[in-house]
Amino acid sequence: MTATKGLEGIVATTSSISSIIDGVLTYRGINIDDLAEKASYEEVVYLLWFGKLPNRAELNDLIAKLSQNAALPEQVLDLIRATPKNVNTMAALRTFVSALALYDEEANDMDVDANVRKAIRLQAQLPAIVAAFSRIREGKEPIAPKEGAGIAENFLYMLTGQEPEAIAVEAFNKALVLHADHELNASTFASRVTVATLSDIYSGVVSAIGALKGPLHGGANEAVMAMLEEVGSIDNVEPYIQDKLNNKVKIMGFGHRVYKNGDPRAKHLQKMSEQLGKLTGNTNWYEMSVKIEELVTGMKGLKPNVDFYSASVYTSLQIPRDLFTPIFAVSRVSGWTAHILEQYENNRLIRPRAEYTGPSHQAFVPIEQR
Ligand SMILES: CC(=O)SCCNC(=O)CCNC(=O)[C@H](O)C(C)(C)COP(=O)(O)OP(=O)(O)OC[C@H]1O[C@@H](n2cnc3c(N)ncnc32)[C@H](O)[C@@H]1OP(=O)(O)O
Ligand SMILES: O=C([O-])CC(=O)C(=O)O
Repeated sequence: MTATKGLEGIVATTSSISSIIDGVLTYRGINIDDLAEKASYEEVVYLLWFGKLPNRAELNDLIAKLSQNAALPEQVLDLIRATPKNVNTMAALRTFVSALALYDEEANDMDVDANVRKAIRLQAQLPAIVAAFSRIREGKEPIAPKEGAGIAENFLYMLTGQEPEAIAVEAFNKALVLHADHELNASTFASRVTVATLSDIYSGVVSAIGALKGPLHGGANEAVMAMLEEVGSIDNVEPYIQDKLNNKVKIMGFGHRVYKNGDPRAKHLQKMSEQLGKLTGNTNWYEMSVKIEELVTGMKGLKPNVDFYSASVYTSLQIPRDLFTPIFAVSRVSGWTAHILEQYENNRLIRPRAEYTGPSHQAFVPIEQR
């Protein structure tokens, strides 16, 4: 038995949700480029869960259900209020989502329809949790979602209390579409491993949030913004990047386990970063990002991934840096729940083997002799 480090190249399951073939990403066979330009996030959620694009009635029904299910249990709001203000936001999200299960009577019901209802509640409540936590830690009251509004509009509204501009809703919707699913990434795999024991959907999503938190995965978007802030100005980009690469420090937002010739989502986020920068009159983050890309690609051949330009996009939308990874979860929860439903449909326990590298034939030494 020989282990493959990081399971690189190992095909661990079949799935009909999203594919990465020759560097092209599709959701249910539809190119991400088309979805990014043409789809609402709710259409994508429907596509991921039910395998086809919704007709108008189906879409309206999903939008209505999402806004009807967005209210948080009072006990979860109390927990958010009792949470220290300066905690890690992904640790907070992980805890609040876990708490949701305690107030959901169907939490441990394994019926297919019950699981779809829980997927809807999770998708509806995650944006409400992130917005409520952000407001409560600033000493403000949480804002109830607007009935009938889509998730992009509602999230920005619940976060700020202001009607968001159309361009902000459009950009945020596109970011949600681009982050919704990504084959067997680490957090999705974590969710599938968890529910393959026939554990519940909340446990699967909590596992996934824990995996997304790390800077080698979803946490990279916050790390990118921290880097841009540390670099500070375009003149400092070159010495900063040279120094990091000379010292073998990874540049966040670059490289990918699967894409070696570039992440197809990055160009959409780059374009948005440029447009929003121009619109807000601050193109500094975008220009610094472009210069970093030139250097890292030139020196290491590494291309930006989905996390690189999303950092400057969210900053232009005036979203606080430590909400970037929770926002990733707000979108990826659609993919996680689609994969969880798919796992239940054709389940087998996921239990690989380990190549043992420890000592053998060791004698047991009594405690007095150690
Ligand atoms: C949504 C997402 O999860 S997208 C990914 C988000 N993560 C990041 O942006 C973090 C930075 N990137 C990385 O750490 C990696 O590229 C990962 C985690 C994305 C992929 O990791 P792996 O497939 O295991 O690649 P691995 O880390 O082995 O890298 C291969 C080589 O490229 C180098 N490399 C990879 N990424 C980077 C980077 N961002 N900066 C500098 N060098 C890098 C590695 O040091 C390694 O070099 P070596 O062969 O000389 O040791
Ligand atoms: O697929 C991966 O390894 C990481 C990624 O890009 C994602 O989850 O969107």
